[in-house]
Amino acid sequence: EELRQYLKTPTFDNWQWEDAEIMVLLQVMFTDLDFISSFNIEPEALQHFLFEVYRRYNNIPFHNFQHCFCVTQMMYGLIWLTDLRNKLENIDLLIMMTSAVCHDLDHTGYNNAYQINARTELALRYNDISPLENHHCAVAFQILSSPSGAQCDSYCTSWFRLCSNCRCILATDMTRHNEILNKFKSILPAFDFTNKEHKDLVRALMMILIKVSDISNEARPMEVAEPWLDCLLQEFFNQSDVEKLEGLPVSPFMDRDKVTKPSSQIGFIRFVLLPLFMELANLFPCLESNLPVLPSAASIFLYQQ
Ligand SMILES: Nc1nc2c(ncn2[C@@H]2O[C@@H]3COP(=O)(O)O[C@H]3[C@H]2O)c(=O)[nH]1
Ligand SMILES: [Zn+2]
Repeated sequence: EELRQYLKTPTFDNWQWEDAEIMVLLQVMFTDLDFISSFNIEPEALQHFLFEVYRRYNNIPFHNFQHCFCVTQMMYGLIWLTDLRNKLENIDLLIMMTSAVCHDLDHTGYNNAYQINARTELALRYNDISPLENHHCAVAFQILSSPSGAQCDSYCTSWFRLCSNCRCILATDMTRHNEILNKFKSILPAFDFTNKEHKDLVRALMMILIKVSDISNEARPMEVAEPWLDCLLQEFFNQSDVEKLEGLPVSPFMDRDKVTKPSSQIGFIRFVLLPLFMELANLFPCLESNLPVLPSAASIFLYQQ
């Protein structure tokens, strides 16, 4: 019971758990949000789905199964913190949690800029338009639509149908950051959870929530956040090393000769993370006291003014 409650908080420490335990924690989240009963998803089918997801995350420094868990767990924490169960429909919560679990499926550790510059198969397939996010989405639908084993017959078809208009994963392409944030800002004044007609408002909120969860490592306690930065830089440096070898353009924020930890984080927190979190906190003021990054990042922000 204690662990169940801890799992609902943004201070949860992923580093204490093995992959097999993480699978169980993911199952607990889906069960405690009543998805099993609301959508007739059989526990074995959920287990099967999570195992397929697990198999399709690669063993790379950052965009791996642990990252998938952290993003999903932050989404789960935000759902409880902001009392979204009483504000949104259960199907929207299912879409958000499924999108979080699937949002980086089969990431190879090289970002969209690399995919496009190196003219990879993914970039060709998707005409340079969010190649990775389109791929994560495609793999998600592949998993949901190809049940193996009789127990999945009913679950996959209905789950797939339910989530088929889910486009949250595509919102995680950071080149669309300003577009999505500005859209959210523009509709904030009109936000009204009691108006069930406002589907586009809900959709904009869902996109913001997955984006917040995706970049929320720095909103966690220091002992959780620090190792994540090492993982991220390891993946960045690996990409830039390959780009140098292949004679491709190198992004300055990935270059081991240019990046330091503070330089990487101060700019990221100030210009990307904080403005995004602040907008969400406008809608849910309770977040200000519950996410450690808001007070600390806000002071960096003020100090630099
Ligand atoms: N510098 C920095 N970038 C981050 C951090 N967390 C997430 N990001 C970036 O945000 C991006 C979100 O989408 P991606 O997963 O493609 O890649 C991620 C990183 O490039 C962080 O803590 N520091
Ligand atoms: Zn991610």
